[in-house]
Amino acid sequence: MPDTPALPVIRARGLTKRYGPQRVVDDVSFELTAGETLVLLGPSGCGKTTVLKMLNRLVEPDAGTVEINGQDVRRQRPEELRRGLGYVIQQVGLLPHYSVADNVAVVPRLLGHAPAAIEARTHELLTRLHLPPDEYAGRLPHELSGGQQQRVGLARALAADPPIVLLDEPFGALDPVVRAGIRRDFRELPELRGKTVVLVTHDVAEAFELADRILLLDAGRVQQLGTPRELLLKPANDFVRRFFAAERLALQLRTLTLADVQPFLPTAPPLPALARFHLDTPVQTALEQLTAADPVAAAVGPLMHAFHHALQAASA
Ligand SMILES: Nc1ncnc2c1ncn2[C@@H]1O[C@H](COP(=O)(O)OP(=O)(O)OP(=O)(O)O)[C@@H](O)[C@H]1O
Repeated sequence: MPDTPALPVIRARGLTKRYGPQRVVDDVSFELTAGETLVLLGPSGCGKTTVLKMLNRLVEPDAGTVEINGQDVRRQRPEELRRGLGYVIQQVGLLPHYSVADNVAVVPRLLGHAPAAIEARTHELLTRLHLPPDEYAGRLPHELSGGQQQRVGLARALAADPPIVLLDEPFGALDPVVRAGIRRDFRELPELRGKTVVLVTHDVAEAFELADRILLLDAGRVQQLGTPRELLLKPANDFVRRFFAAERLALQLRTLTLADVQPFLPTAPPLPALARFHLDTPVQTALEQLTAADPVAAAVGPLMHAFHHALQAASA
């Protein structure tokens, strides 16, 4: 059978938005297939949130189109469209007089799901997001920390099991340690598996950790759309190169794997210290473990040397 390319779940074409004389989003196009995570990345004010809001019609574009599953979103009523899309807003936006459980249940109730099913789902999501329902389900939002509120926001977006989830800085306003923890929970959440996700962040490490592809914006224009590896190793222009400059080495060590460096490792003598790692292990992980040994494993030197050559080859 011939390979037919999968129909994009989201197709944005030529999206443009003006506020006054300023084009805050300028001719932005991208497509996502089912199960893909696209991260909208860029400096503050570059238009990320505006792009996200054009997907669920919280903002109407001046030009361009959005199709979801092949249907122009303008032909759908905004309320119905939004019920089918999970959405986490930047300010969390929990209803202040509703309990945690009632906040999570808002959309499933609107959709007429059975009360027992809603309760079971709420219970499951809160448990998974480290908010034991016995303790937290009855609390009001102001009785939670910022990080806990963000977890409730995430649970609410996933409660009705939407196939598409839009997330605007879902881990913003958290300190880096808590942020990394929530991100890990998020990545491992079975409820997110198979979902098509568009996530806004200005955090480069976060983008690299979560994205299948990154759309890097500056002043409303697409600077590059590609895998994290493509943006890092084959930057399309100076803006892209500069954007990753401060974290370049850390990103390179996390992005290249032992499979990349293997062709550049010496075969004689072989390096038994590396044999225990999978080929998809990031160079950073291998180095961390090898340098933690006492004495530091002799494989560190050859590994760094091979990393240097792998980097040159991958960037060529
Ligand atoms: N309703 C509005 N009226 C006028 N200008 C707006 C409006 N909404 C956004 N803007 C402007 O559009 C630009 C893009 O805003 P947007 O919120 O999309 O950026 P962002 O990349 O998400 O920024 P941040 O990371 O700071 O949230 C900004 O300059 C902002 O001031």
